[in-house]
Amino acid sequence: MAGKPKLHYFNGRGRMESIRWLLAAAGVEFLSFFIGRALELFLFSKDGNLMFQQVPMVEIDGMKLVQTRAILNYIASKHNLYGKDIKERALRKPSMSDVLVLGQLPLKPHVPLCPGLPHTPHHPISNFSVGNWHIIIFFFVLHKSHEAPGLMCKEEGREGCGCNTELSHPQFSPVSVPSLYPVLKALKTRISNLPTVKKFLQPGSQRKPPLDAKALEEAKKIFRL
Ligand SMILES: N[C@@H](CCC(=O)N[C@@H](CS[C@H](CC=O)c1ccccc1)C(=O)NCC(=O)O)C(=O)O
Repeated sequence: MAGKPKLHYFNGRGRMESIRWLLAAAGVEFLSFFIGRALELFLFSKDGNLMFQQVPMVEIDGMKLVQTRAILNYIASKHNLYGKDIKERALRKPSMSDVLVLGQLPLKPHVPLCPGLPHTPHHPISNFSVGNWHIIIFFFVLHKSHEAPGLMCKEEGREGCGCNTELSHPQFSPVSVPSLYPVLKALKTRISNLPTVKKFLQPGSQRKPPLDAKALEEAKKIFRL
């Protein structure tokens, strides 16, 4: 039996957080290996560990998986958190893509890494407007799913965890999003009350807090941003 998955990333939330959430929701214990300097990342990549010289990378079942969505797909498929069939999967995939886009909005390469500011005035498209558009689509998918409950499996699957990760992002403060979207708020509550997620939300878990200024500077140095 393969050992625990090994997560390689920097010691912060970033792109690895939804993977941490999904593994936690699946009840899978994992090990974290933190890259603290640009040189470490370079040497780790030079040894052939990173297919695209980027992290997140997850060692799981004898593989070195990279690309966040591919990793989420594998974990969700393996642990039955990705819909009951290909139709449900196809219906739900766009909503997950939206959730991942939402989470990255403040972190676009042309926008310096920032600890979840609600929007960046100099950004050509205000995060708020794009974020809302995606939320409206996601809301529609979510709302439709409530008309056909089968679309969201009981654990709410990978979208739910992804959604919770993003909704726990400072830019989606309780004031700005869940209060406006009761269906999202209900999803956030349902996910948070899953026993495995509830445990992950306890202090001392491997969940990462939003980037503070210090962690932001460290991430910029590691990834040469
Ligand atoms: N398509 C891939 C992309 C993976 C990716 O962009 N990895 C980066 C670190 S994460 C990123 C850093 C700033 O953009 C970040 C850090 C914090 C929050 C969000 C993103 C990396 O390894 N950069 C080294 C290099 O590109 O040389 C995937 O979905 O997994």
